[in-house]
Amino acid sequence: MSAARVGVVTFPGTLDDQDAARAVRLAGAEAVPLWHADHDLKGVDAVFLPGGFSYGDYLRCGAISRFSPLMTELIPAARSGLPVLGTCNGFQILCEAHLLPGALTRNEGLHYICRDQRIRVESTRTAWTADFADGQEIVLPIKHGEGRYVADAETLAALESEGRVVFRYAGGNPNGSLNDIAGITNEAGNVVGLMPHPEHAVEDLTGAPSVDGRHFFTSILKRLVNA
Ligand SMILES: NC(=O)CC[C@H](N)C(=O)O
Repeated sequence: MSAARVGVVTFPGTLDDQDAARAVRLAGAEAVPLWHADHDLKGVDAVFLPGGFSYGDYLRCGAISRFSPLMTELIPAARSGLPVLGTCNGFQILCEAHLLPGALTRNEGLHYICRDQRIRVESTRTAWTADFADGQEIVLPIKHGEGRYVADAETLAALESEGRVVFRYAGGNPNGSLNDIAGITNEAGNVVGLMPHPEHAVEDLTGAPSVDGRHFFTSILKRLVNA
């Protein structure tokens, strides 16, 4: 059987695509480079939207990226069930594209934050988190200036009651996110966005705080193999 193919998107200003591709390969999948200006998803089985400063964060983080030719293809594909993971700037793009509700705004305190962060896994019912245990605490790096998750009261209540808060900050809220939200999913559970960076926590050699990020990639691989 051929390896599962996970697309890794590069926009101008993306930083984490190489780490993302490496994490995909470490899990045993093929990492397929996808370029923001192409109208071509290359038939991939899943897509990773990595972090960085796409289009220089102009207007708002992710506000321009969502209109790129690649996103024009990705948005309907995600609505039809294609698994998509967005981390940090990728999460911001998913919100701007309305694949996920709410928005990421300036951190409370207005500082850019770069540190290791404890996170609690609140849902293992998504395509990207099945390999975790419910309630498991993990440690992943965070590095962002605009990570404060906000949504209106109705949306927040729906996310909570439908079990769509996937990750919550533990041991202190770094950025003022409402309800300590670090990551959420769409109704179908195929689209997940989070501010922390699993792709930076897959190898002991790098001095990462953990290798907890590996489970994102093993989760999606199992899902694709069993699909
Ligand atoms: N690491 C990132 O992806 C950063 C995202 C965005 N540029 C921010 O500062 O919030």
